[in-house]
Amino acid sequence: MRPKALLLDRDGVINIEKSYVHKVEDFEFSKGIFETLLRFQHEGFLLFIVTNQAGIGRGYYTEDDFLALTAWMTEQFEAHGIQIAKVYFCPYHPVHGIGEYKQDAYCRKPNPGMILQAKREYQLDLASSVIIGDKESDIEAGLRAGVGTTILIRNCKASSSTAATFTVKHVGEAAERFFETCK
Ligand SMILES: O=P(O)(O)OC[C@@H](O)[C@H]1O[C@H](OP(=O)(O)O)[C@@H](O)[C@@H](O)[C@@H]1O
Ligand SMILES: [Mg+2]
Ligand SMILES: [Zn+2]
Repeated sequence: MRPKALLLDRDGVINIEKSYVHKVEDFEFSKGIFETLLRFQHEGFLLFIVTNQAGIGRGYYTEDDFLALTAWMTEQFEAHGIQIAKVYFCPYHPVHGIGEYKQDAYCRKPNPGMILQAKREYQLDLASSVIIGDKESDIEAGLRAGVGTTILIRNCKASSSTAATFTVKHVGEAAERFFETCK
């Protein structure tokens, strides 16, 4: 049976969005993120991060800066018993990218490139998978890739949702809403 995945946006989901976060000291884990990932992992989901990192393309920080922060972040998850299968990132920006980073890349959400790469590399069952994002572009990337459930985090009150899309106030509510509705 092909594995199911929890696909996570980073800024605004894993950590508080602070505009181009690229240093450990600015990285603040979101409320409920460890419990959420432990619950999905316990329920048999592989965990992936799919993140637009145009701050690299814009020249705000380097790929090495991003990889160093990612190594630290991954260590924090491992210290909580959470295994991240892989982190996919897209450094390009179609307008503000500098040099080779200026391109309309298929990996940049709302394009589904990062999700489809994960599907190929891990033979994922995307219809049984879940994506959690803080922007419409994250949700759109999931829909274009065929992800079965999309969860949008908005700081407005949680609202009722269509069959496949939830809106929750913060990521800590995501697991509860998903498993309560999809058990
Ligand atoms: O993990 P995410 O949420 O895909 O990462 C978003 C950040 O890279 C960055 O995204 C947006 O910047 P660009 O428009 O892609 O240049 C902004 O929302 C920034 O505030 C975010 O930090
Ligand atoms: Mg985000
Ligand atoms: Zn995003």
